[in-house]
Amino acid sequence: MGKTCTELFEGMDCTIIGNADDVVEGIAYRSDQVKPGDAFFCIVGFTSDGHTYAQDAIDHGAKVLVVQRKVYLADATDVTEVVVSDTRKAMAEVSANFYDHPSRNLQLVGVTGTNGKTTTTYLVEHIARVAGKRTGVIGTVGTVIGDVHEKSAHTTPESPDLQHLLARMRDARCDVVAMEVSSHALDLERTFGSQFAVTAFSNLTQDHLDYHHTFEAYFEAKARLFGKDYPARRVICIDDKWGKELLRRCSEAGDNVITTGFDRSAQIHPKDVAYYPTHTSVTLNVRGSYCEFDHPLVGKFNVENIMCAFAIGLQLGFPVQTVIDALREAPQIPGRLERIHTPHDGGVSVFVDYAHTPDALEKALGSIMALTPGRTICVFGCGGDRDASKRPIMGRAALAADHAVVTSDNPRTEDPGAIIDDILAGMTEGAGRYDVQPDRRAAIAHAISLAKPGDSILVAGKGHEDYQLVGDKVLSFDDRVVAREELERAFGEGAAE
Ligand SMILES: CC(=O)N[C@H]1[C@@H](OP(=O)(O)OP(=O)(O)OC[C@H]2O[C@@H](n3ccc(=O)[nH]c3=O)[C@H](O)[C@@H]2O)O[C@H](CO)[C@@H](O)[C@@H]1O[C@H](C)C(=O)N[C@@H](C)C(=O)N[C@H](CCC(=O)O)C(=O)O
Ligand SMILES: Nc1ncnc2c1ncn2[C@@H]1O[C@H](COP(=O)(O)OP(=O)(O)OP(=O)(O)O)[C@@H](O)[C@H]1O
Ligand SMILES: N[C@H](CCC[C@H](N)C(=O)O)C(=O)O
Ligand SMILES: [Mg+2]
Repeated sequence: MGKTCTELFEGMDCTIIGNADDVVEGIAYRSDQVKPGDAFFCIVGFTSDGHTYAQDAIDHGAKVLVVQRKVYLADATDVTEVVVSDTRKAMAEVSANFYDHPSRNLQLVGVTGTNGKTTTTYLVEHIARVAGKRTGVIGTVGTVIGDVHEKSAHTTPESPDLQHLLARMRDARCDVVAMEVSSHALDLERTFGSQFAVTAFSNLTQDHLDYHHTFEAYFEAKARLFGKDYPARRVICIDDKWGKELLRRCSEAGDNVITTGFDRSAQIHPKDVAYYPTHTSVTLNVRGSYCEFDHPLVGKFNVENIMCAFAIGLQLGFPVQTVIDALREAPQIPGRLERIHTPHDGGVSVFVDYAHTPDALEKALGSIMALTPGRTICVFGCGGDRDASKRPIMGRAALAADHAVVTSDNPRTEDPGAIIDDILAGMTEGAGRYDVQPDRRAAIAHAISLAKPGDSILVAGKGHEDYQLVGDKVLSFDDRVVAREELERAFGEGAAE
């Protein structure tokens, strides 16, 4: 299925030095993963410069090098070099060409925002299925093609991996693909060259300031999904100022937009909501008509996600009744406010949730506390090698619980004790209302030992993850499994009185 350089770079601003009729068999951006006949894209990264791996790529069989500056290759005269101004952007465009633009044969939905992307994409997949479509999902929990689930390294894959996935989805005859689009992906051009049917925005709150440095830069990265590179029908939640700013820009550009939110000026907003431990009853005002239904997701923020998915369903052209029927039976999203069921729980409700930002932690806690007759205990930590400035803010947010147990998340290459110290800097007003236990299993067990019937425990931060990243090790660890084991140990048949 190879293509020549001429075909792959058609219409692009580039200089081809060498044989433009060379056939490229594949696309690579890591030198050690190059296969014979591949084009290797030299990317100037944050830690190293891909141009310095050109020789390694050739040693692995690269036939074409795509570069931002010409690499001098004394002993490799049969290698073609293509000079472009931005190798990441060129890689995205060439990848889409290589796989014959699979997104043009699908209805691709892109969801961006700090929180709610995974939840919304799963809801959109479910709505599309109920509407009789074949579906795909790309995001944090992994990739789903029809009924086949695969793990993935990134929320939004690198462009050659993304286009390959979309091609597999096209070949599997998927009609609708719901994809999470991270701010990193937009900034690093992973989605460039993809054609979206709908792009949606959930919210913008603090995260990833290690990468973007300022809220404005973080917003501008997200806003790209609503700019000239990505024409599409739009869905915008206007509950925060960033959503309102995005709406202003899209309206100015004459886009087809559906707005959602608790804000009463949104085209889809709630008239009434009643929250229960097992479900939520909503009456939505959908552009002037009332739609009343129960859905199984709990918590206020999930009403926002439900409205966003509702609007995406309408933008995809599904009938209102189909969307409602689907949302009534919405699936449990893995590790999102997931209630742990065990034969013996001592009357204690344990929820595992992926809240790993200040806003998510505040909202997840608030949602659980509103449904809990007793006390709420929060077990949480923060990831290493990620935005450190959110740590004390998450510490402060956790003090909304009756008690907190501060533990480790994925420390990665950082010292777990130092991450915990950063968190504790935000908890100075909570003396006596929190404990520290760096071992995550022991922290969960400790929270269970503190709980009485009617109490809830929120285990936050890792959700669906079935691993813990400690140093360069990937340890097996799943909050849901550990919580179940520790509940059984505490309340099961052999438990000490
Ligand atoms: C911050 C970030 O996103 N970094 C990405 C970036 O890494 P980098 O610039 O540091 O790459 P580098 O190590 O300097 O290498 C430069 C080039 O040389 C190549 N190289 C390097 C070594 C070698 O031996 N041979 C070789 O060819 C690399 O493949 C690369 O093409 O480019 C790499 C390859 O293109 C990505 O894998 C890497 O993602 C890293 C691993 C990452 O952890 N990203 C996270 C933060 C991320 O993207 N997260 C978002 C989700 C966020 C959210 O919403 O919560 C996501 O979409 O997953
Ligand atoms: N609309 C929302 N507003 C605020 N918080 C939310 C919202 N939806 C979900 N959350 C909280 O954020 C956590 C992550 O939700 P979800 O996985 O859907 O978001 P995401 O945007 O995909 O996150 P990530 O950036 O890590 O991929 C949830 O576990 C919940 O605590
Ligand atoms: N997509 C998020 C995941 C964070 C999950 C949390 N468990 C952590 O490791 O920090 C990120 O890359 O920031
Ligand atoms: Mg996600």
